[in-house]
Amino acid sequence: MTSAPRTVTVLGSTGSIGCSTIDLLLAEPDRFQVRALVGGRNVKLLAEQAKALRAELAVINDESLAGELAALLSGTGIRYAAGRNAVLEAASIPADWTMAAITGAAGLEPTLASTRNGRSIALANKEALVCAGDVMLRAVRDAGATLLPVDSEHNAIFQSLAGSPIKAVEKIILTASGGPFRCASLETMQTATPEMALKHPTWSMGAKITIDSASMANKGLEVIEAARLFDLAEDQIDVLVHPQSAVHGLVQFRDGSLLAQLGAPDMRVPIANTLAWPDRMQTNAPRLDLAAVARLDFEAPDEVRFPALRLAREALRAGGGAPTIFSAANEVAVEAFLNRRIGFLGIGDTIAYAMEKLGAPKVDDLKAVLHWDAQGRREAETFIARGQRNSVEGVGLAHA
Ligand SMILES: NC(=O)C1=CN([C@@H]2O[C@H](COP(=O)(O)OP(=O)(O)OC[C@H]3O[C@@H](n4cnc5c(N)ncnc54)[C@H](OP(=O)(O)O)[C@@H]3O)[C@@H](O)[C@H]2O)C=CC1
Ligand SMILES: CC(=O)[C@@H](O)[C@H](O)COP(=O)(O)O
Ligand SMILES: [Mn+2]
Repeated sequence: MTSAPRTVTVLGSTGSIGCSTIDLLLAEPDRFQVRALVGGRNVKLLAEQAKALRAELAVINDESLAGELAALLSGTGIRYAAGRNAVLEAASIPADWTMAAITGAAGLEPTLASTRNGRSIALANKEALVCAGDVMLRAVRDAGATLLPVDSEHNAIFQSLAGSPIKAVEKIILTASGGPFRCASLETMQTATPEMALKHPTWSMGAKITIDSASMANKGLEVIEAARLFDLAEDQIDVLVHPQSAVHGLVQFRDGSLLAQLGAPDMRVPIANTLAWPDRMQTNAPRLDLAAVARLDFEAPDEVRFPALRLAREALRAGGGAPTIFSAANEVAVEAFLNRRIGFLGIGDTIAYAMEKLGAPKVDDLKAVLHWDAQGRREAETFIARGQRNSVEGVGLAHA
């Protein structure tokens, strides 16, 4: 007897994570029924994906592309819609498994809408959990949803935990590639261009996370993400630079055992883990050839050249809205760097300025999250517009 296909929705289907997810779905078309695909602006790719997977609904966030989407899907029987409300409606249609892969805080409300259905949420959009930690975790609990970590390091921890209680864990270790500036001098980083920063040594990803990797703000976001996902204190989360990106995460148990997950740097592996969970599925991802890798190096991160990592730890310790402000200011700074309005080191300076200005306000609900996200963006924009330089020294934060 064949079982009914699992229903799935992909938020951010046209992005890097979205395309890896579509690849897995296309490989087993009878196993999955696509409820909705959501894209931002890439209407041609969205329509192609919807046709290839015979999706029930395709939604584009940019309302001005409604006519183009209609033309591309005409005669296919696939329903379509455009605009932010349509994105939120698509996200709220019940699906057994939803991939949350819209970049940045823009993904928060769609992810929350899916969470309210009480099914499985495969979380790639780390910024949502960083900016709205308690609010998201409460939504997951209230709805009885299951949060499955997609981020490679967190998926590695999830797999290495293998159901062990968190009280058995002494600490976890998130690995970091070190990015393109792992060995660069501060002088080189000062004048680094977007082209240089977009050359990730091991992973192929969207622009925002690639810049985050270069500044190690990505690892900072991931420390906060890990604290939320696994209910760990800041000092239980270590970061080790591991340039081979073969070991993705490790769990140090109280009995002295150290368990790790390894794999080729291909996001289809962690995505497949969440898609088939608690089962396993076949993927076409390359297999890790340990003989070819030959050696595994690990080193401590340099928080002077990469202040964003230190700032993220400060934000996590401060609590309240500090992580919201960290992530919002970082988003603005990354955009400004990509548009050549600030230099590479301006990213850390912008985050430090916004955090210093706004501290760690109380954040109890979604309204407060959105308020402090907007405030963080406003302070970051003010700092950038003034062309100010800040110090890379620690910022003092009041606790919430
Ligand atoms: N790429 C990776 O390997 C990893 C990514 N992540 C996380 O996953 C998330 C996605 O990353 P990645 O796939 O690299 O990013 P991309 O930039 O490649 O993709 C982002 C996706 O979100 C869509 N999008 C952007 N804004 C909106 C919006 N307002 N409404 C609806 N859709 C929108 C984009 O649409 P369009 O392109 O059509 O405009 C695209 O489909 C990020 O949070 C990232 O940190 C985590 C671990 C690894
Ligand atoms: C694939 C993934 O999970 C990314 O978050 C990756 O970790 C980025 O590389 P860095 O380790 O350089 O940040
Ligand atoms: Mn990661």
